[in-house]
Amino acid sequence: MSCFRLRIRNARQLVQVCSKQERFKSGAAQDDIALIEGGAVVVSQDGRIAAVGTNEQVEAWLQKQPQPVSFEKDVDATDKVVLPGLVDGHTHPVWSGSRVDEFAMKLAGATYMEVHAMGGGIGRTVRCTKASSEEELSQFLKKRLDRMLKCGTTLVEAKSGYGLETETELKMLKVLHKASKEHQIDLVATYLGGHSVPEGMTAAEATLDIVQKQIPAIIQAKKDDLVNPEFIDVFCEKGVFEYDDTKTILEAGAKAGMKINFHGDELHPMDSGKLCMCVQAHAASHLEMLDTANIKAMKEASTFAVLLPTTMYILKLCSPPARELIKNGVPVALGSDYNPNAHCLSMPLTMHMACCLMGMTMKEALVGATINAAGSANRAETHGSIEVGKFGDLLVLDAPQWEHLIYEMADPPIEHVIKNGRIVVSNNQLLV
Ligand SMILES: N=CN[C@@H](CCC(=O)O)C(=O)O
Ligand SMILES: [Zn+2]
Repeated sequence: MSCFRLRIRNARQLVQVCSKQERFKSGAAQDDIALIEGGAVVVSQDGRIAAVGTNEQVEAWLQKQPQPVSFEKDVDATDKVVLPGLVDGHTHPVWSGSRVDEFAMKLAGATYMEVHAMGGGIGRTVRCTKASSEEELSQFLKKRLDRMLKCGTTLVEAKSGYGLETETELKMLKVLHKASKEHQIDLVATYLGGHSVPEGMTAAEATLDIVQKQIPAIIQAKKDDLVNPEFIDVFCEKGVFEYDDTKTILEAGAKAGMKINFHGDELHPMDSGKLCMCVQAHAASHLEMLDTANIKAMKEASTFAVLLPTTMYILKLCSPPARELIKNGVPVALGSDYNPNAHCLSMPLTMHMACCLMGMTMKEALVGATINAAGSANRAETHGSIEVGKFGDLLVLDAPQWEHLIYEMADPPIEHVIKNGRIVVSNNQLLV
């Protein structure tokens, strides 16, 4: 007897997103998704997808198995929709303290940098995070990841960056590494020692500290399996780390084996596309101020654009050039940018905002929150679509068509969230 972990059948729509093992979708392909009507999917005991297709195709595949088959869980998805687990391409989920009062300041007209200059913003979160124990930060992180899972996220890119010195950056990366082993959500960790210039230092001094102290300490901790940052990030911004310092830090990170995914062109034009080419960036985020020449440079560099609609919304920034990026063939991914400035854990809401604020279609947004976000986090081989061999990360939607995931904004009708073929959330209740 072959016992599979899960079968779902009779789905009114089974949205694969990709069916040809694409590692990303760009240009016109970003507005095109693979969808099966009357679909079924089977997940093996190793948590990977064993078969997907129409009910008839999957049934024929099961008939061909050498032994009789059974299923640990058999879900009838009649009148329902099946989608891949969502991927959040950009988050800052490890921090303590509160910045709720800064929301009122921003509503009254203060800009992001003005709040920062008044002692708030990143610097304030850094002070609190330094004072918190690893245990306390782990507890906060767990609660946030649980809430993300309830919103349908099964893979998250997660940054450090509220330490800005060796000890606290390592503490944050340890918290992420532990969560990557313990939590249902899969995590890709990013080292963001260059998130802000620490109080009392110049950008040049902070750059030296990162290159000479922080990165070597991270390499050692990685060898000891205490941390595992796969990416390096810098907030490349006027008055923070500007072009040359950013380049120095990113190159040092790349030399240490980390891929590059940096914050660029958020508040001022910083030539991020040119920088992507220069350092061979895997991804760059924000990009509100990106111009045409830099869009073309990103295309040339084969860099993912990770767009963050919650941030432009809360800071009342102009929209990043989503349409022009797509037109120029840059794969656009989406991230919630979860952080104390933009307190959003939900990819359905993020997709909704990408449609309403950035002019993306619903298909483009779904691709941005699945295969392209997985690609931006270097996980396209395992996440971001419903294809044989990938992790059995699935959503069951109690809706007649998949667009309800985006249309219903803050409360999409997600009935089940499935991780590696196991139901981990049912009707908004965590089961693990
Ligand atoms: N812009 C820089 N970093 C974060 C905000 C971090 C914070 O304000 O705490 C972002 O991606 O939006
Ligand atoms: Zn960010």
